[in-house]
Amino acid sequence: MTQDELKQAVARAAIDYVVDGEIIGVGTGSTANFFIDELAKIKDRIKGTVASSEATAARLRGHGIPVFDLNEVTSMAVYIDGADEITSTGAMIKGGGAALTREKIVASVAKKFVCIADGSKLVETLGKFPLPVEVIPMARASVMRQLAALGGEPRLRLKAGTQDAYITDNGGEIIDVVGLSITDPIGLEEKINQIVGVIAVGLFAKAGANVCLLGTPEGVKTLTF
Ligand SMILES: O=C(CO)[C@H](O)[C@H](O)COP(=O)(O)O
Repeated sequence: MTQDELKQAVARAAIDYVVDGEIIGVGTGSTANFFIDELAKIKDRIKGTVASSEATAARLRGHGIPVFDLNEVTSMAVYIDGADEITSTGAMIKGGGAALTREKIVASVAKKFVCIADGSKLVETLGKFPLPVEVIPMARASVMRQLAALGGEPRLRLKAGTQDAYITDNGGEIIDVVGLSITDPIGLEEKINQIVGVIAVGLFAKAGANVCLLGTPEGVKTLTF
């Protein structure tokens, strides 16, 4: 099976976690896109969605699925999203698609986080995938120095094919920290959150996934945390 077929399989399996008549939080990325396409088939069963990025909102609207502003929503049954890495305890690195801040915000409102990922994303220790940190642009250099002091090699994410900084939906910039071996994900998440100028870190450890649907050649495995 290809990686895309594994992503498609978990996206399909995630439909079982959609709660009828409720608002569903929707993540960002290629796996989330497969989920959106599946959600479109049952869109009449849900009240609507909250999107974790402008790209996701556009895809949802393209399918005729209602998208609510998070400020209009008081309860969300579930948040469904991919991950760049996930451990056997449900801690994740997210933000490869630069949507980490809104993903964290939307996930924080949902009752349950369902992670959908192909099997390559399951790791013993987080950190092989560069850890994304969203920052206020004027704090970039100062935050980079403090991230370097934590042991990684911070690199400013650039807009593809340019020397310009990548700018997020929030007007922030992304620093990718390479070369970390994250043995204490909750501790590192807390430390990075305390750096002035950081908007959010793509470590989802203190509040990780509740369920992971993992795509493997033997079928979709369900991990619960
Ligand atoms: O965190 C994310 C976007 O900010 C994505 O969930 C993560 O990058 C995984 O992406 P994909 O499903 O394309 O492998």
